Amino acid sequence: MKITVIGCGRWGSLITWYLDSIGHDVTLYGRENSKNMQRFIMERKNDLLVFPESIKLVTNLACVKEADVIVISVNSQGLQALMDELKQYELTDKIFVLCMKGIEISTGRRLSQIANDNLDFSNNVAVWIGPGHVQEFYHGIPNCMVIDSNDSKTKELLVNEFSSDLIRFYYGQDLIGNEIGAAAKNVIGIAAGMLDGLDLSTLKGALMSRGTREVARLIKAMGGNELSAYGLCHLGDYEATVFSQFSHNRRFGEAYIKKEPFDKLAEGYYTVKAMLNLGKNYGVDLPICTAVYEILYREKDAKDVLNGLFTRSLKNEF
Ligand SMILES: NC(=O)c1ccc[n+]([C@@H]2O[C@H](COP(=O)([O-])OP(=O)(O)OC[C@H]3O[C@@H](n4cnc5c(N)ncnc54)[C@H](O)[C@@H]3O)[C@@H](O)[C@H]2O)c1
Repeated sequence: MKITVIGCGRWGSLITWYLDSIGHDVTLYGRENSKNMQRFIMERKNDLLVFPESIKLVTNLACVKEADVIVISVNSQGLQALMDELKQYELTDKIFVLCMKGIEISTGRRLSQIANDNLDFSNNVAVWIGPGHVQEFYHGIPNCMVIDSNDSKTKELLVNEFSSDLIRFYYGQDLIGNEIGAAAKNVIGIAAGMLDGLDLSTLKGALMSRGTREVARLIKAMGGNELSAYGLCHLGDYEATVFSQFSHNRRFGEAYIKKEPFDKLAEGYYTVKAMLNLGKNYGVDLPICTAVYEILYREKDAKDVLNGLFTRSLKNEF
């Protein structure tokens, strides 16, 4: 397949390398002023991987016109701006694959909703989510991921074309649940990092159990399948987030508690705001997301917030 990847950051570059390695014809687009792109053009590498010569590197967005499949991996809050830039090409009959985890703060839109709102109806949109770190995939460590789409032919085509010994893809069956679960996982990741920072890592088991419950409740209220919270998009991604040294969200949460600087993209920081809005709109109590929000945005003391969680009224587990 002829594929253009948009976004030359950590994840977009891994996807570029992966899709080329399984035989696709891949072009990576990055903005001309992007430091990552400038380094790829000069050295064909970043801090994590090296590109073979077969990958084309382009700084003109018009390259999307030549592609059958357009894979996007930018920051979630920047997706609408990118869709605005793409409008000039009046794209039709393309497949868009969103490899990102987030929810738009201002509107509560899932990423596939943002894409569909901006595209001609002849295009199809899919999401590619689930666990996996660049450092591990690049060194040949396999994982399982999910591709979901409202269009079953698109989903089947992508799962068949993108599967390999390195990534076993499952067919997603719940776009709402998969997108909300994937985005919410980053908020739980920040909470996990906060527990690490407070020397309370032992509470991560409880975090896994109660985090999945509150995300499942929201998914159900939004019309999705609550089981998705226990699938690859969310619980299946906890090992790579809640427990991993590589997770930017977990590391951000820990750095926040320890008052250390952190300059990488931690999507959960933005997603938590969107989650609280969704919780309000759908009448779902999200105690862990609320706790993370209060620490990050209202600068409440993390230990006081944790005590608040422990002294809530007593409840049945399920
Ligand atoms: N296992 C997984 O599924 C997985 C793993 C890591 C990251 N992610 C997701 O991938 C997304 C990107 O994360 P990352 O770690 O690569 O972030 P990053 O900050 O390293 O990369 C984002 C890139 O997007 C570029 N960008 C932003 N707007 C653009 C535009 N309009 N046009 C072109 N480029 C633009 C930025 O310049 C940057 O290079 C996030 O949503 C993250 O949650 C998923």
